[in-house]
Amino acid sequence: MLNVQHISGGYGNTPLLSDISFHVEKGKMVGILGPNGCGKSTLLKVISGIMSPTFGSVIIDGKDINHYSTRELARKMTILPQLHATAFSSTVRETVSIGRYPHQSGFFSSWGAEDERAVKKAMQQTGVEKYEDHYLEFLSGGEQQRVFIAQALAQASSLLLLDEPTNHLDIAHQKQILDMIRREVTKNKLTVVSVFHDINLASLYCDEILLMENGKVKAFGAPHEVLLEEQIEDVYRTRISIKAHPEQPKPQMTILPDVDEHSEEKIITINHLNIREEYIEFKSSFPLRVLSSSVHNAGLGWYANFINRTVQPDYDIDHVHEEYYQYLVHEGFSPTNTVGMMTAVDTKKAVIKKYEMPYGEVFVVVTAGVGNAIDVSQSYKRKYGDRVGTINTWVIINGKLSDEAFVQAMMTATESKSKALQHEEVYDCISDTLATGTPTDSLLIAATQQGKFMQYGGPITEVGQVIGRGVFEATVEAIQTYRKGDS
Ligand SMILES: Nc1ncnc2c1ncn2[C@@H]1O[C@H](COP(=O)(O)OP(=O)(O)OP(=O)(O)O)[C@@H](O)[C@H]1O
Repeated sequence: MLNVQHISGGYGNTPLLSDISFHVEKGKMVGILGPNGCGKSTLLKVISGIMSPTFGSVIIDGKDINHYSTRELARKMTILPQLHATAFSSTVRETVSIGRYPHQSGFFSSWGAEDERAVKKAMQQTGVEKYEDHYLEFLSGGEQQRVFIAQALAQASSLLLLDEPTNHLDIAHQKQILDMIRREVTKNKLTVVSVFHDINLASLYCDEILLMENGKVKAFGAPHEVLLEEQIEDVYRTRISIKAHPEQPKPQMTILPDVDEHSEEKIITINHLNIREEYIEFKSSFPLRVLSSSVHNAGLGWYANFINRTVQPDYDIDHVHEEYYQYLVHEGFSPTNTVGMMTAVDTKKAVIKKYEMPYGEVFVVVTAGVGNAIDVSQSYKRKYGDRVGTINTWVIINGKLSDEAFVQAMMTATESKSKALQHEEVYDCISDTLATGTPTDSLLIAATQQGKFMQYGGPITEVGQVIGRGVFEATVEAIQTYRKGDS
């Protein structure tokens, strides 16, 4: 649809764009990214024909843009430049109607039902219909921006060039406008080339990204091919991290600030752990990075408090998450800063172990109820377990773990727990084979993310060795205590 071939150019004698080539298929959305001043807006001006290149050509549907008449080109392509504060003296409807100019044979002389429909639809799509008789100067920056997007849509051309279309919009309107543009791309085969400052929005909504640096193409391809940590750090000269979006297969970027808030050392000691009547508590003055399969706040996050709460063996309610939340509030814990587990085992039967490692202390806390122990390889033979019993394990590390180490630490701890059950000859009462755990076990790995960096957490790593040993010893002792008692 759009073919940009070897474009070079600039302002006056200053070269800015250098040999830029890329191709956009019909019905695709391309995002242009790059640092301030790298030439993104200038490239858009050249593509639209507002500025002539010193070399190269812009081909739309097989024809050089210089061979289109002005009106023909305006029907093919719409450009929405960056919005600057200006005095406007027209209404919203009048402003949007200007988008229909290329479809008139004489200015407004042949205004027809089709134009009326296009203006109405564009105002509806952008949510500005309710302001249609208002003067633009009385609208907010974001509302004005949506009016200009409506004007561009009313033009109903097949190629839309946008320069930071959402820079004045709040997140709900960013989403509304980009969802709507994306729908036009997918359903009606609109082709879009848009400059973005927000790398995450570009990644979410675009099929391809053109990354520019100093007037040149640094990379062009699908978001996951272009948005690479090292490449973005290099181009923008800033520290960032790239992770997966929670719902879409699109990379998302987070800035890593260089602020120094680590004036005091953040160290965990045994004093952070307490055994109370109703729960075992870990309370710290700073959040730790945590990976867990808890009832409350499972997954990966940062939390300062962990609790393992003892409930009655007949605890069985429909809204566990809601009930747990209310419990935390009642007990004075911040629900957004706390990870919560549940057990039927008496808190007095918890085992806490401390290991002195060269890099700092590691704590392992286990409560083991094995009344419902199962052999995971035989679990398909039974229906949902009807007896209570859960093994809850915490591993708290003074150290800095990579994501990889967190996941490996989970595996190491799980294997070690199974080994403890084997050692204590805990049996699955249905299959009559050695048990590997219970159906409701929870595991938490937490690290201060200070001090020694640990890339890996497998069994032969420094941290893996202490997890393997610690979880085994604590679980064995917890099973023995559980069996001795009456719980
Ligand atoms: N009309 C102009 N005359 C002379 N120089 C200009 C003109 N417009 C832009 N420039 C210069 O050209 C360079 C590239 O500008 P351009 O607006 O294309 O960058 P950009 O990548 O869009 O930047 P930003 O992210 O800040 O919007 C800048 O150094 C800018 O100062």
